[in-house]
Amino acid sequence: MNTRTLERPLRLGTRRSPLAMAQAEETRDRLCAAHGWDESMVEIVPVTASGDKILDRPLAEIGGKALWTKELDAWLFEGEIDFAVHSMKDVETLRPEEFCIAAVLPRADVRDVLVGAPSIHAIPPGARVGTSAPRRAAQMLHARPDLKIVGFRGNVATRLAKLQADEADVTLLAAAGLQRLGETGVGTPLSEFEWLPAPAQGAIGIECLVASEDVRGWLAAIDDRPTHEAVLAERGLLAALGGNCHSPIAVLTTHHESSLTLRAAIFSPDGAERVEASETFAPADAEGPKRLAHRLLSQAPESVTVHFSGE
Ligand SMILES: NCc1[nH]cc(CCC(=O)O)c1CC(=O)O
Repeated sequence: MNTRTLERPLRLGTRRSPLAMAQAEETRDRLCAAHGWDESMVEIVPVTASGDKILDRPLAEIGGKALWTKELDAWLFEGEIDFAVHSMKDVETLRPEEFCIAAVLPRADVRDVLVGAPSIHAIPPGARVGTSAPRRAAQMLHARPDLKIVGFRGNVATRLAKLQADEADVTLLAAAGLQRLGETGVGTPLSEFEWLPAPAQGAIGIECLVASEDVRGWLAAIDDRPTHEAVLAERGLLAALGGNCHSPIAVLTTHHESSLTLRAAIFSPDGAERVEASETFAPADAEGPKRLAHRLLSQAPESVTVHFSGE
């Protein structure tokens, strides 16, 4: 741990959405508690991300996940902020080599929540599912080919308002996001064993410059090792599959004493095909996620593999 004293407040960069701000506050609170700092020693610096400005088109169409990190990345490079707080689910697998994930906070609830119906089977025939996430669309169409997917972007409150305004009959949201926003009474959580979550869902990651040794030292104090290992493994799987924003990938990590099991599924975008596999490996074994990717791709029909570049 870092034994030096902090000479000026650390600047924490975050997106401006209510969920991002809640995550930034949680990070600040954990950091201050770990080091016995006053709240004023971590200054929250919000930025409006490109992805938050364009709401009428699917993310996959307008440039993918980079739109969530572009502004924060520039600020980190320029030294405007000391570190950036992200939903790891939204962070691209390939990151600038000058950056490192200095800490990952303990994972929240990994499940998706169904809003608008008490269960998948209870959704009325032909109903509209509001989601712009290829994974959620494919999972839903796999379970219920009769349903219709309608695009649904925007932050959590916007999506709930769209549902209220009858733009869709049901929607899916991450339990972690709802809980962090205090929206605990909304919808029905889906079992993570039957409805696998997105890679890194529910995990908050903190990036800083590799060269900022002091900052890395401060952040190391709030790193949750098991979550960090799971996030690296799940991101390793994404990278090995060579997925893009159109590639529906779902994965669940379970922890054992000295190993991890990743259970993953990949789909054709229309949900017609679903391939599942699992792999158990030591947390530091970078080959584990690659073996799992290979296992998945070797079992998958072309309607699935065409959406992955593999390794
Ligand atoms: N795609 C947006 C996004 N990014 C992270 C979360 C929720 C928090 C998390 O998964 O860590 C959400 C909202 C959602 O998917 O419902």
